[in-house]
Amino acid sequence: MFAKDIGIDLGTANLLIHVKGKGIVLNEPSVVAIDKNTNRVLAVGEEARNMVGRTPGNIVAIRPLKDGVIADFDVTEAMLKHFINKLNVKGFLSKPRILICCPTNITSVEQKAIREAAEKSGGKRVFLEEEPKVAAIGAGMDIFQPSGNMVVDIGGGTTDVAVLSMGDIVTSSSIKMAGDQFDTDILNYVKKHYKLLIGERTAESIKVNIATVFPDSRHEELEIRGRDMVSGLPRTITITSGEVEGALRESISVIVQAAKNVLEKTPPELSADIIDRGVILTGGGALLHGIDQLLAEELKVPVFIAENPMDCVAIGTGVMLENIDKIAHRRIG
Ligand SMILES: Nc1ncnc2c1ncn2[C@@H]1O[C@H](COP(=O)(O)OP(=O)(O)OP(=O)(O)O)[C@@H](O)[C@H]1O
Repeated sequence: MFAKDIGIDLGTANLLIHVKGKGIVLNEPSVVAIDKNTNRVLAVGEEARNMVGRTPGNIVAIRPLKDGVIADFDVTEAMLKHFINKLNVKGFLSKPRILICCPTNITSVEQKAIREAAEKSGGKRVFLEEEPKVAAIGAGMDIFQPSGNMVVDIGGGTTDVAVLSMGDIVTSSSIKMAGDQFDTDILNYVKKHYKLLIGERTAESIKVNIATVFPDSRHEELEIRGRDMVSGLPRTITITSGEVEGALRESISVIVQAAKNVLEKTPPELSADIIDRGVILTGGGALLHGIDQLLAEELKVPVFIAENPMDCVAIGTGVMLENIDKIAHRRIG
């Protein structure tokens, strides 16, 4: 019986589901809204994200995977079940195999619990895989050849840097420095320089719309609203790309340094391959204006942004599921 295998990118910021033969069928923020009094889940995904920072006291909008680890396991489990149930896996002709890509640093207890949640939701067999590897595959790299491929995956909670060869990670580094921290940097900058309090979503929209990390490469401005820290009243200010570049500089240098450290640990033959093939950027952070230019200048190798960088992990799960027998021995748990 034909099984529709399922790939899941269980990301800090977004959860994507890929179904064999159909492509990406679900792409929603990893957010859950909960009534604190009753512990009842009120909304999941986009609907819950719209509540962030706008809920009354008894309702909290939680990002259960904040910081690249599972901060709240029960909520993560509820979210995973909600999305798998939405696919109506139990209505599939035969039980699917599910490949889940989760944060790199989760514990074996958490891995086991994630597998159980997927099994309870109708998965026949559940596989877990490492994020940078799947991202590289989803970006179109042929990591199974004996040659070096380097990927930098900048997500919401973590940045994963990895050099891969013959289907495995040779050298890598995972740091808790990614999109969420950039938002916090912008928020803190506005607070310090304008005495204005803004929300996470406003900070994110500044990042997406006018930020750059390569000096003097973008000259835009944006009007933003927030609460004046002195008067307590709403106020509007205008912020420029140059200011945001300064606000992000320190965090970005941590990512550049992590990439340098990985290159320094990479065997010379593989380094030579990376000079030829370049580094591929994946994850939402790859869309940060100027990040490719900055990394190319600092690492002295060509840098390319993957096509649809935010979809790479989900697409990669699809490719891996096609070759599931080869990876079956890697089953965790
Ligand atoms: N155009 C853009 N410019 C800059 N950042 C962006 C852009 N679009 C999305 N992002 C950021 O990308 C991040 C989300 O990326 P992604 O969906 O790859 O993360 P994730 O896979 O959920 O996280 P992780 O890999 O840490 O688990 C968010 O911080 C978001 O603000």
